[in-house]
Amino acid sequence: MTDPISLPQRDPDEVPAFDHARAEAAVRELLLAIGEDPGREGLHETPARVARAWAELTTGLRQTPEDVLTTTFDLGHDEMVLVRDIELWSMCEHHLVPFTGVAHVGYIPAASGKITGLSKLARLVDVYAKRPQVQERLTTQVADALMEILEPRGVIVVIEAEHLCMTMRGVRKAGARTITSAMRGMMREPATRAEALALIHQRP
Ligand SMILES: Nc1nc2c(ncn2[C@@H]2O[C@H](COP(=O)(O)OP(=O)(O)OP(=O)(O)O)[C@@H](O)[C@H]2O)c(=O)[nH]1
Ligand SMILES: [Zn+2]
Repeated sequence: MTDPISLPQRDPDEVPAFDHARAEAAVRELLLAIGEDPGREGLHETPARVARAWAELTTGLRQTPEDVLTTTFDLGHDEMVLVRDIELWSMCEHHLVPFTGVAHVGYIPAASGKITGLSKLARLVDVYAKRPQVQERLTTQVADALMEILEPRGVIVVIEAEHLCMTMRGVRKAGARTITSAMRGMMREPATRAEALALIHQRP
């Protein structure tokens, strides 16, 4: 069985276009399954609305990291760059309900100083968040994409999130936060890792 964490990224060219008609039919079926009447006022437009919402929530399936890490500059800055508290909304692939929190993404540019726009780090998080996910894979994929495309000397990705499948159902433990991290290259060295973690946890 393929390890679900290191699932290879699906080539977006092989992901079929979002099928609105199919999604609408599925939502209609779900409404019937729960004993609702999809024809009643109030639910009449719901299958179409839900299909549109799912199209938006899964845009990442049809994107590659290269689509967003387009802008790179050579600023000659070769020290740590870290964007913390990037808002995150993803969807747990086990229950198809959201998990939400923040991502902290940092890297140490290559000696050449190849860096990317700050917003691109947040866009990269969304490429992997806007699809059915598990938090561990999301964390790993963001780190590996940065390493591959920017070829930096190190990368750190820390994600802190609350899973609604643990809050609104099941074990019902509101407030429990899951923290995952991925360090690559120089970020695995104790001093560099400690500096990055201090920056992530530093609060005014
Ligand atoms: N490791 C990991 N587990 C997750 C993530 N999102 C949800 N899960 C877990 O996936 C597991 C699925 O367990 P199952 O026993 O198959 O499903 P379930 O009966 O609905 O489990 P409960 O949530 O415990 O009621 C649960 O323990 C979830 O908490 C994630 O991002 N990472
Ligand atoms: Zn879940």
